[in-house]
This record gives sequence, structure tokens and C-alpha cells, in this order.
Amino acid sequence: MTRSETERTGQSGQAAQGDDQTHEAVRAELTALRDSIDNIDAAVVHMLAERFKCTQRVGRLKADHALPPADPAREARQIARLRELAQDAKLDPAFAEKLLNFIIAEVIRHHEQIAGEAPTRGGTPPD
Ligand SMILES: O=C(O)C(=O)C[C@]1(C(=O)O)C=C[C@@H](O)C=C1
Repeated sequence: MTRSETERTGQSGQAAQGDDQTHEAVRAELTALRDSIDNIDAAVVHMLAERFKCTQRVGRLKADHALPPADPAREARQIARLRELAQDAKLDPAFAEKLLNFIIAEVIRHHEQIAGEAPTRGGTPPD
């Protein structure tokens, strides 16, 4: 540390070196945590993609058999189950409910879109 640096920071060379090491350790921990966050985000995207593959098939099935896009009773059961899982996992149940509702709203939008398309072979023909 130069004399002017010592004057500017008010620290001795030893203290400044200690700070450098702290900063390095903090940076390393931040990087490690961000690596894990990136892995988790990737897993979430893959899991959501799989879920939407299933719900697209459900949407096709419902449209082909003239079933309504939404099933509020099923949703109520899913929300109750997810809230319990969230509580056990120490995740805010209100957040879990909001997230599920957000996903389901998108699924219902897809179902409605599919219902507006032509039926697949073997489905219920239009009137
Ligand atoms: O289980 C169904 O019937 C679905 O259409 C799937 C799903 C979901 O995304 O979980 C979506 C809409 C319904 O209201 C309920 C559940």
C-alpha cells in the first residue's frame, strides 16, 4: 500500500490486505452461490417444460372429448397439497399458491387455444 493510499483509506497495509482477502472470499462465495442458483433455474425450466408437455396432452384430450379447459375442484386439491408441501419445506405457502395459480392460468390459456383448433382424429367432431 502506498503512502497516499494509507492516507486516503486510513488503513495500515496489513488491514488493507486483510480486506482484500475478505473481498476475495466474499466474491468466491457469491460466485459459488450464483452457480447453484443457475443450476436450480435450469432445473426449474426443464421441469416446467416437462409439465407443459403433459398439460398440452391434457388440453388435447379435453378438447377432443369436449371437456372444459379448467377444473376448479382439481385446482383446489392441488393448491391445498402444494401449500402443505411448501409449509413442510419452509417455503411461504402463499407464494407457492401464487406460483401454481400463475402456471395454471397459462395452462388454461393453452387449453382454450387447443379447444379452438381442429380436433385430432378420434376426437369429438364439431356440431
Ligand atoms: O388436471 C387438469 O385437468 C388440467 O387441465 C391441468 C391443470 C394443471 O395445470 O395442473 C390445469 C387446469 C385445470 O384447471 C387443472 C389442472
